[in-house]
Amino acid sequence: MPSPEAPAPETPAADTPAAAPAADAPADADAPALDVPAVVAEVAVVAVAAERAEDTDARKPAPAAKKKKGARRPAAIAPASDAPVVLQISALSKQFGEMRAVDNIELAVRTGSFFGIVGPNGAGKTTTLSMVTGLLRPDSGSIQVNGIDVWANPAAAKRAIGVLPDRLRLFDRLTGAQLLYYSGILRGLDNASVRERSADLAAAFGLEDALNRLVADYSAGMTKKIALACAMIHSPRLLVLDEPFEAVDPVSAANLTEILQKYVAAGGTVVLSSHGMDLIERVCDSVAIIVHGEVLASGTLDEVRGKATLEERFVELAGGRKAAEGMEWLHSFSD
Ligand SMILES: Nc1ncnc2c1ncn2[C@@H]1O[C@H](COP(=O)(O)OP(=O)(O)OP(=O)(O)O)[C@@H](O)[C@H]1O
Repeated sequence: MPSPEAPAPETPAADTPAAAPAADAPADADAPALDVPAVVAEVAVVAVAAERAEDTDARKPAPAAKKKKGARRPAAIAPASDAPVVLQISALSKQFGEMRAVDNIELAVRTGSFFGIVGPNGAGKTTTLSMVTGLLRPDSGSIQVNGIDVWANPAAAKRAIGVLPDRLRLFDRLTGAQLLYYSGILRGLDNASVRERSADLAAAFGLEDALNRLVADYSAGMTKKIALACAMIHSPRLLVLDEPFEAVDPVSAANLTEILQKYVAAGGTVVLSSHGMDLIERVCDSVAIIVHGEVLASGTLDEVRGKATLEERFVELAGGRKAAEGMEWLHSFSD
């Protein structure tokens, strides 16, 4: 297997996500290219500086930012209602045997949105996101990314998407550096860009010291971070992240959140699924609640949660909590 030292294969520039728009690019392809590396580099500098700062108080949240118990977080501002739709899901369904995992889902996500998808275990979130990213074929319905039909024109659509799938299947016999290298090269980046972006991403995610180790030897959180770095290396217009914060430590999660917020501020769009209601309320401007494969609520965070918290609204739509009755046997210990 060639090492990252190997020269990059020549790739037609017009076929690269970082180069000129493809002939079938959507109407807004003239928009300035997303400068994800700049965003990541900036966060990397901030992260390193913060780590070196002697005054650790500087990293504590300002008192004003503290959330009072029971108080609702103000919602992030959602894109304007006339902002272009970057992800359109129409009448999407998927059945496994008798089980309808995704049932006629409709969703529209606008450019510049930080969009959260929440739902109980088995609600259909991963199934939906897998269909959106071209990993699982829908039974019916359609998905458009940046105006391109994902299942009619998968190669073009995938150039616009960065994916962090739920069950990570990485080439884990590669080192982190090799994995980043091949992710970039396979997305059509040139050698120099891959190296520069890899260094920026490694610094931003705190993976510099791990780059020469096999990914198979990474912890769960490190694996998540290298997978996310691979998803971002080609500056996609849309990042689809299934449980990105699972197994990630709080400091790394804060770094990651900052990277994603800056990516969104620069015109990117993030769709993520999470069970962390607090995190969704903190970072997302819009949200959808999926239960039993159906979207029961969607819109801006304030539209969905109303006067309640997102967690209260979620519990209400998911059918309420089950009282912890029975299981007395659990209190009669085995010894
Ligand atoms: N390949 C498959 N074959 C059969 N059933 C499947 C398959 N993939 C998913 N399912 C079923 O589809 C339903 C939705 O699963 P999915 O993984 O999309 O849920 P989820 O909302 O992502 O759950 P979680 O929060 O637990 O990750 C579940 O009942 C699951 O068992």
